[in-house]
Amino acid sequence: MTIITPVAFPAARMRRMRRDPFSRNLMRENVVTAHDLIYPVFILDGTNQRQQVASMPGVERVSVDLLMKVAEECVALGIPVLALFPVIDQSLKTYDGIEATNPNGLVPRAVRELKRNFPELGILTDVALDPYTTHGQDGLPDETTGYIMNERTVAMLTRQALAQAEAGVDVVAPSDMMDGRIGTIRTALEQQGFIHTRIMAYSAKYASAFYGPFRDAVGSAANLGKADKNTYQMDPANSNEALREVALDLAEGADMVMVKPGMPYLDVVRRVKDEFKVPTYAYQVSGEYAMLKAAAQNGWLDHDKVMMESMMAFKRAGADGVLTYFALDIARKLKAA
Ligand SMILES: NCC(=O)CCC(=O)O
Ligand SMILES: [Mg+2]
Repeated sequence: MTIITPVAFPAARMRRMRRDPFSRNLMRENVVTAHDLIYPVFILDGTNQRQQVASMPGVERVSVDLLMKVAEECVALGIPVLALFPVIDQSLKTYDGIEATNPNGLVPRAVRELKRNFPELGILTDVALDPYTTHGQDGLPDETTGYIMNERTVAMLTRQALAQAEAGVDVVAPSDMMDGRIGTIRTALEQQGFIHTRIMAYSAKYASAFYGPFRDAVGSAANLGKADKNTYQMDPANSNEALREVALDLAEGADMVMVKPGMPYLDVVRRVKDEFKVPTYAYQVSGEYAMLKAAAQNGWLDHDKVMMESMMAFKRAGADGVLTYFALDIARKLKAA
């Protein structure tokens, strides 16, 4: 029997550096810190309200007073940004989602309260109509064809973004995938003097089934029914198209770009980072969270290990930060280590 010896061996023994903790620490290429985390929180009207989200174990919807406790912990743990997602009462939902533009609506009120109590904590708000519409779409459907009308939706989103900016939000994050919305919102912000408001564009947002639990959490699942968002969100088959989307959003004035979902789309994160070298984020969405949680609850996966490994995967793919429902758990674990 002949043993075939590769030429580089034994000069290159890859296991030498893996042998001891010191050399593994020395060669580690990526690191996860609390500063990489953006924590999405579901907010409700009322006081002292707290509801579990059935399909997202460990995630709650909280009223604005209880949100302050969440914010306090984010500050203590070094999480730089909190992202707000409103649960809007059915009675306030309409065909056009006009409540999204209410300067005294749930989101602007939460922003004001947060900035008053925690001025150093970054606050990000979603710009999209789905929590506010009776049909659960992110924009305004044409009454006869159902097609989401681009320009009319962008006009509404711009009013929504301005209401959020007026409330003092640090980052607006349009998640609607309409064409031209970044440019329109940027122009409006500049004209109104909001020159510091950052835009994180959901640039490559795919029409994904991984958003299922989120739609339960904000209560848009029943409104949406069997309809889909395929005429505006991206086809999971594509990644060149994601690069065009990112290029357009940057040209229109985005400060940061995002890929969503996260783990199944890390190839897109890597391509975006390599191509543009701009602040690049990924959203580990509700379905990704639910999968890991469910498997951990069944004893099939080690919760903390898969949570940390998934974060490392985002960093390795080139993400500068991650929106994740695990943010508090990760930051607590990092602090305890
Ligand atoms: N615009 C925000 C989302 O759609 C979040 C989706 C998710 O977490 O599944
Ligand atoms: Mg676009």
